[in-house]
Amino acid sequence: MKIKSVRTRVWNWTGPTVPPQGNFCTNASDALWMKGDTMSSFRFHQWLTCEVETEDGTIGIGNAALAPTVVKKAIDELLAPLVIGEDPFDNAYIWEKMYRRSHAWGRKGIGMTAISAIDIAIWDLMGKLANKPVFKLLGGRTKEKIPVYYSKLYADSVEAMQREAEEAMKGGYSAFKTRFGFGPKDGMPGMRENLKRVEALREVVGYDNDLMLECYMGWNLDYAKRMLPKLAKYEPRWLEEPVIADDVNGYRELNAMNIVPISGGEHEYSVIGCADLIRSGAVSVLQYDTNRVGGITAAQKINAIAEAFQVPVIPHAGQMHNYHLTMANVNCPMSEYFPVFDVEVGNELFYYIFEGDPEAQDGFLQLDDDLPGLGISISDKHLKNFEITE
Ligand SMILES: O=C(O)[C@H](O)[C@H](O)[C@@H](O)CO
Ligand SMILES: [Mg+2]
Repeated sequence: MKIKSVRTRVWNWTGPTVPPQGNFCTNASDALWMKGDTMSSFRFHQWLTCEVETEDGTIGIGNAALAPTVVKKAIDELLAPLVIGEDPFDNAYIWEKMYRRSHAWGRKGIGMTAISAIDIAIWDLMGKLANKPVFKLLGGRTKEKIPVYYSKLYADSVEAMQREAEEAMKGGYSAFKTRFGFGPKDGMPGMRENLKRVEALREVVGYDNDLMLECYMGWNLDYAKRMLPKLAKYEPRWLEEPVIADDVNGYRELNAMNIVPISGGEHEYSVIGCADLIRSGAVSVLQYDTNRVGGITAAQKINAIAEAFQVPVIPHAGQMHNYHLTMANVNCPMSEYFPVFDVEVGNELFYYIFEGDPEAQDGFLQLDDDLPGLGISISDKHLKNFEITE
């Protein structure tokens, strides 16, 4: 059976969006002296779908959320020709072919994201052709159901965040991630605002539930070193992306302080990139996203390395490409889960493009043992709110 085509589409959301608070999350742009929308790099109102079709008409679906228009070009012009004519079950060879033929420019960022979108589609294809869910091709069911953590609680007023946390508690979640709204540019007053919100959330969720803290690369080593001792008493499950992704030494120094587990990896790419994070002790929790890091072929290899070092893997974002890996690996204890909301930052946009993503029930989600592939299809329910570029 050979691959006969690769179809990419960019989905541009033109529907209504809920504007989040101005500083709903710190981010790497905060270090810049700039006016205007510092959060622009932090919106996901475009998405890429990648459909790989075999001669018999079976179609596998991949996706990418980072820089969709550029990733589309990389796939259409440079990677698709390498994939067409290959047997999808030669997925490891296809991966190496894409990786090595684009090595001069493709190891990280756009190039690896493009490889990821194709690879995810190939795994969906293999599952459909084998009539098995992808997780059954990866090692099978290691969990009765997947524990999830509620991932939103963008920085807002203390009252608004406590209300949201109360609603999430009622929804049966027992783990919660919040975003910091203040960082180095906000000085000591900002530190106090950050700590006030963590304390307020602990008042709502208590100390028997996990509370994760997210900086989204918006702090720096100096600020994080000063904040960690102040955060310790709130017993965070982890502090996520405290520094920019390239500051691996900063990660390692913060993690070595052993005050709060440091997590990261959603902006790391390739097997070797993640192996370096693990081997250097940079993270206590690894959080690659399968639609960035190299797809399922790469992610499963990274899972083996992480297991060897006993570093748990909790992939960034929800989505089926991550859920199937979590189901098939004991060393993947839980999944991030974006609750279904109106389109805001865009973390939730995939719910409007695909059908089949499971909704969490009482803090868990389930995968179907008998649903071949990833178990998603492309939805036509929200087409009026998208401009689609073939
Ligand atoms: O971990 C995550 O979900 C991400 O880092 C951010 O928090 C997400 O909101 C990106 O938009
Ligand atoms: Mg994150």
